[in-house]
Amino acid sequence: MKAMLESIKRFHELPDEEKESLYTYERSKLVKWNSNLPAQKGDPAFGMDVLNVVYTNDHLDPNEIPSACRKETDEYVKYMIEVRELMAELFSEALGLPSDYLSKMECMKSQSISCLYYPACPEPHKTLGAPKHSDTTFLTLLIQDTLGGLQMLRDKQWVDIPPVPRALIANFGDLMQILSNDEFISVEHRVLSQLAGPRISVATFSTPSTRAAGKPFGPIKELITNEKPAVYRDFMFEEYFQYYKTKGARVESAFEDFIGSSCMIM
Ligand SMILES: O=C(O)CCC(=O)C(=O)O
Ligand SMILES: [Fe+2]
Repeated sequence: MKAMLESIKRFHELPDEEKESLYTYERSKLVKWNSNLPAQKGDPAFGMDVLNVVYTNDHLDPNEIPSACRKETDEYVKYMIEVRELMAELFSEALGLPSDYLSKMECMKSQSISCLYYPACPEPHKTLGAPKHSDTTFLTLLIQDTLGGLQMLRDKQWVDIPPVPRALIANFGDLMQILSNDEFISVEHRVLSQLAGPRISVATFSTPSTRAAGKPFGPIKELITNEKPAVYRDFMFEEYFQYYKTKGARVESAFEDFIGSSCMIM
């Protein structure tokens, strides 16, 4: 974990000329470097640079990754995949399903790794490192350096999530809430700006395999009963991701647009 955080700092602190070939906002690019700029006029700007590395179906040619963090990222993702598989078993069992249910669904079989660099902020009270949001994916596995700043919303109160050496933070995302028909709830969180910096964190978002993405998605049928009908309608992942793309940074949650039962209960 330490080596990963150090290599991400090393990458972000390279001169811009050495990173500019990766500079793009194109969604189809598997490896890209950019800043959290306002998506639309009127959106607030938040203070971080991002290196995003996508392992589609858990696979990426390592040569695509910048050499400053290639070895560390490629090793790190292997651990993340192991942890994800373990969690998939535990979540399946917690939902009363066979332990290989979520793994077989392949809903977490691609990894999008956001390697974040929050520079020191001279006026931290005027902005946020990352605004209040919930993650759009199934599962987020996060590591952060020693500076802190991450907060979770619990009972309408912001609670600090202080750094703990060698600890991973695991969050449910919105798609897990939908899949579990509200048995698991995705957590709202934010990152405060700080005078001290830079702050480094790495968020690994688990998203569907290409095979899973080709099928309609909604609450797991085994979890739908007369007592607990489907809270959400079925949809294609692409519809969901397009929704976020068109709304830009102003969307805090997409749940409302995906509420509504489309399942018949016999
Ligand atoms: O930097 C962090 O600690 C959190 C980042 C985050 O919430 C995100 O990238 O979705
Ligand atoms: Fe997040």
